Amino acid sequence: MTTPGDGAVELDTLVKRYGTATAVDGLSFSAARGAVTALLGPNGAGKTTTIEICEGFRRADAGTVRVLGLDPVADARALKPRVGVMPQSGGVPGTAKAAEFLRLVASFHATPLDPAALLARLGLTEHARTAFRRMSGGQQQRLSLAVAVVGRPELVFLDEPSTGLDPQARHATWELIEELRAAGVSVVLTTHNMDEAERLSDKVVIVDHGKVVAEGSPQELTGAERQLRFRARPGLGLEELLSALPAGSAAKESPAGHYLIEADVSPELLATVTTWCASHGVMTEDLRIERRTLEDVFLELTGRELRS
Ligand SMILES: Nc1ncnc2c1ncn2[C@@H]1O[C@H](COP(=O)(O)OP(=O)(O)OP(=O)(O)O)[C@@H](O)[C@H]1O
Repeated sequence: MTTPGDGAVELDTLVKRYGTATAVDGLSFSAARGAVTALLGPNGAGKTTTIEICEGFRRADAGTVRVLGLDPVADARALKPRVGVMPQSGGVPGTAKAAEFLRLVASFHATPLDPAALLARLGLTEHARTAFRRMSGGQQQRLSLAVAVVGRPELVFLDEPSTGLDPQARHATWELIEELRAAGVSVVLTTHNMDEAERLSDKVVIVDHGKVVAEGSPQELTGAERQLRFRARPGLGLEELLSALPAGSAAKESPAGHYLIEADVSPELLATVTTWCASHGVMTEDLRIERRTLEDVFLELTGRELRS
């Protein structure tokens, strides 16, 4: 249960069913003001449904939702000028021309951003006169992002803001999100890209089968634990290597020739592993010490890969 407070978004035991299927199954979390909160989860986890309930586009079957302290459906008019929305499906009329539409949306707001400058920084200047339906998927996505932020909202909902974008466009998107945060805007986004969640978020809410399975800052979720990875010839005798390592260590080879040692990584541990390799004539490549990733955390919690 979340305690009622002053969050940008507060959800308490939210439930949404489609027929007999439960898409959102008692989900609770709060997104702090001025922070970036990411809902991270695989396809079908219930992220879009959750965010659409926050946007007031869908009604929950049970539970409560507060957005900037208000009810997204009953207080829709009050929230509209304060909240920016980037839906997964674009949300721009097919015949609308990029610059014209963005200027129109800007005109509804008291202190909008400069539409032309926003188009330029999202790499859309040459498509300013292109109709939305004639744009590529990535261009449409960037225009939707521009539409969501042009009014300088207090809070923005971004549904998969960088899915399908090329690296340059993804970076422009990430930089814009970082600037929104620096300007004190609250951002709630959905993603199944753990790099995006890890890089941008103050808080990550991992969702699976409509439930929160873990939440915290990326650092809290991945912990201080480190792991050692290296590549070497396939089929090393890991049982023997393990017997040389401190109790509680784990070692696995997956895929062939890729080794992972999960242990309390210390200078001594590193020396033990490299000495063991040397004494067996094993040349290691790509030896590196790293933190667990959100992907590792997800796998541990659900037994499945996030990408699946
Ligand atoms: N309008 C709908 N009618 C019936 N079922 C739906 C509808 N929208 C979503 N669902 C189902 O609800 C579940 C959650 O879907 P949702 O789109 O919220 O997940 P998601 O986490 O956003 O997934 P993705 O990453 O693929 O967008 C899925 O099983 C989906 O098939």
